[in-house]
Amino acid sequence: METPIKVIISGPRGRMGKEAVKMVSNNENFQLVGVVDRINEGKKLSEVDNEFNNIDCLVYTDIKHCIKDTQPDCLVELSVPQAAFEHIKTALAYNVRPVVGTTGLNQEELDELETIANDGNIGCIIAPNFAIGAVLMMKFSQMAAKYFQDIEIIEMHHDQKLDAPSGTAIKTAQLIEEVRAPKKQGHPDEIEKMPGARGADMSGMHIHSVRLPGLIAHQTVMLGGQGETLTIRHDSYNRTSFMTGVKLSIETVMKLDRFVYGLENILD
Ligand SMILES: NC(=O)c1ccc[n+]([C@@H]2O[C@H](COP(=O)([O-])OP(=O)(O)OC[C@H]3O[C@@H](n4cnc5c(N)ncnc54)[C@H](O)[C@@H]3O)[C@@H](O)[C@H]2O)c1
Ligand SMILES: O=C(O)C1=N[C@H](C(=O)O)CCC1
Repeated sequence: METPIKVIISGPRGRMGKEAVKMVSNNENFQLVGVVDRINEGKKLSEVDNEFNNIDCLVYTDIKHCIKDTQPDCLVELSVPQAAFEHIKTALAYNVRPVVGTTGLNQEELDELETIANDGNIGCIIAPNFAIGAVLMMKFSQMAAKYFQDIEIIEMHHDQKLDAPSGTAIKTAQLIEEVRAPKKQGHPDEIEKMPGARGADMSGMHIHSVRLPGLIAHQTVMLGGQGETLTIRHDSYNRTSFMTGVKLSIETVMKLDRFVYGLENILD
């Protein structure tokens, strides 16, 4: 049997973090060696929450301390954007390969991380959405955008989400930008009678963010043509839907020597 990949997880008590702790702990090719959180320094994870029954790795509030103590191969970052940037930079500085699900990092931060990872020849995967169906929805939207240039992206998430638009909606628009020239949509004299009525604008496409209790993560991309519309939709009904992508990213990042933004770049 191969030596397991030593993993640390940032944000272990969060909705995604909990799911990732379970997935990593139950996979014999991975070893959860520590977690990074805001609180509970020095406690065992099993002491923090009943859900972590039998998981005895330690909680650290300082990622440097965690890395020095546990010598991990990989950081799975699932916390908040305010903390994520420093976590990823620190991981890269210690040759620990980041797998990042946290959204809300700005373009400057992403560019800086890309430079650090590529200059150091160290793998780093940032995936705005780990669900395989969501990646296909983005790729299908990009394919369709070659033929339909008028596009509205409607992303729908639970009401505890901090960032809007979602990372997935931004990434979808970026993929579409690769095949569609900027185009102002709607009537040239269109007036927004209420600010935000037409959503956010990316190269003339519109992005609408819905936040409601009961939702998990959903996106509809509507493309309009002459006498027809095409609707492409993806739904995540639980957070297990993201774990196939997290698992694949941990395995893949260990073989990478560069920065990757988007799961579509590592899927066969
Ligand atoms: N890429 C994907 O497929 C995907 C899927 C779901 C969520 N997300 C993103 O993952 C992130 C987490 O989502 P969530 O729903 O689990 O959020 P959450 O609020 O449930 O969890 C975030 C956790 O991070 C912890 N935290 C805050 N500051 C921290 C710090 N300095 N160090 C370590 N932990 C810290 C919080 O205490 C909380 O437990 C968000 O950015 C979300 O957009 C991405
Ligand atoms: O629950 C969230 O928050 C999610 N965020 C990601 C995004 O911003 O696109 C992906 C889906 C879930």
